[in-house]
Amino acid sequence: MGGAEPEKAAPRRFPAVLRKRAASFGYAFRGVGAALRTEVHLWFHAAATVVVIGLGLYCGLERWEWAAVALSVGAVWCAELVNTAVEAVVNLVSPDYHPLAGRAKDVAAGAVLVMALAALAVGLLVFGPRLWAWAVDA
Ligand SMILES: Nc1ncnc2c1ncn2[C@@H]1O[C@H](COP(=O)(O)OP(=O)(O)OP(=O)(O)O)[C@@H](O)[C@H]1O
Repeated sequence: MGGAEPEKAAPRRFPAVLRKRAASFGYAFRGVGAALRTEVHLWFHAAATVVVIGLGLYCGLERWEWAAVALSVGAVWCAELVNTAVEAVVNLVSPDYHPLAGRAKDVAAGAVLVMALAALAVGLLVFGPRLWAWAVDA
């Protein structure tokens, strides 16, 4: 009766923020999983990634070489995932033929091509001399 209301405890925002971040990670992993399920050529990238890591371990790469290889592999995956996302959005908004839809898909595919060529250059620079030396010695 007229007494002061007991103060409500302030909402504990920090754990909520953490939960939201964790959920975002979950969505991101779900996205990678969905892309892997729907895009067959990502399996080629997965196989290539395993081969490159195996070759790197076998060759005993230097630390900086691992950095270059990791960045290249990650960048190609990143370009492929963005390309997959662009394709999905284009298919959603323009299921019928439209020159702009085609251009968007072509440009996204071009981004993958550019990154794949750059990764190939890194691969040749890092592994090329070793493979050449083995071929000559054999
Ligand atoms: N809605 C569209 N309008 C115009 N051109 C399109 C459209 N959809 C696709 N294209 C053209 O066809 C090409 C291939 O499209 P598609 O959706 O089959 O891509 P993709 O790279 O073969 O993808 P994936 O094989 O991964 O499904 C595009 O790069 C684009 O030139």
